[in-house]
Amino acid sequence: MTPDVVVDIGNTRMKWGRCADGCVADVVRLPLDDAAVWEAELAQFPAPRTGARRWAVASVNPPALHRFVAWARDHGETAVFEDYTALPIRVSVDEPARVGLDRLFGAVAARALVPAGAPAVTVDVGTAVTVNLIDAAGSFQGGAIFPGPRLMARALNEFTAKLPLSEPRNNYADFRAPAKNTADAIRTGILAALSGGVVQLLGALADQCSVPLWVFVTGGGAHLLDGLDLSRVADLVMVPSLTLEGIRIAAEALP
Ligand SMILES: Nc1ncnc2c1ncn2[C@@H]1O[C@H](COP(=O)(O)OP(=O)(O)OP(=O)(O)O)[C@@H](O)[C@H]1O
Ligand SMILES: CC(C)(CO)[C@@H](O)C(=O)NCCC(=O)O
Ligand SMILES: [K+]
Repeated sequence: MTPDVVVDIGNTRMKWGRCADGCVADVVRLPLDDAAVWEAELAQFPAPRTGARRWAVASVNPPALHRFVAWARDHGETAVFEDYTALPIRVSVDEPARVGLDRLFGAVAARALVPAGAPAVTVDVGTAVTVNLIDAAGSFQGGAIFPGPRLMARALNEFTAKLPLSEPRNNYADFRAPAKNTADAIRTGILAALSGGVVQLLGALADQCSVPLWVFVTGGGAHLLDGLDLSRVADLVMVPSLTLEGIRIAAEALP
């Protein structure tokens, strides 16, 4: 099917991508649980060219998925990706059925962006951060998962007596250590954990590959990595629509 709108439902936000001319033309981020906002957003979309609007939806958050799909079925034809077997990618991990579909859709999109035979890495800075390897043969090879910036900030606040809730708002270009107050110390620490984790993982993955890696960065916190110099390992390419592109490509491959 050729979707009009692709939807990626995460643990914090859902993302809609409007499809036009064989790509995801623009991305909007919407709340998980507010049908009035969805209605208002849909009113901004162009009417489908023919027949009912076609949605292709995937999620790592089953309750949010079920709520959204109930709404979407009243607003067009809705294809839902339930599990990895419907995706055009080989999944080489212990239990393929347990891998988050967002990681796999990112891999599907990355594979379409690199020359044949080039390995790729995806970095998704969302509620959780994932760093994922797609090998030279195009198989998803797994990766790593760690807490996203907001989760780190919330955990520091929730599990200590003295640490305030700090919004991680600077990006790597503003990184300064040592920090001189608690709020800045938390921001600096979270940025160091994020960038350090990404650098460590890219180094380890690059060591396994004989050719340079293509690295695609996406997710609501991707901009936090702006200014991070990884020239020894790879160049980062920011692709805000990576997961949505993967959903679009996989939907096109459906009967
Ligand atoms: N404007 C911002 N400034 C600083 N950090 C931000 C900003 N927006 C998002 N982030 C950080 O990026 C992380 C991911 O953001 P967000 O939850 O919006 O991403 P997402 O990709 O939609 O996640 P998910 O798919 O898991 O719902 C959050 O942990 C948050 O700390
Ligand atoms: C890691 C997250 C939360 C990132 O959105 C998601 O991909 C997920 O729920 N994954 C399931 C576990 C796994 O991927 O191995
Ligand atoms: K995500």
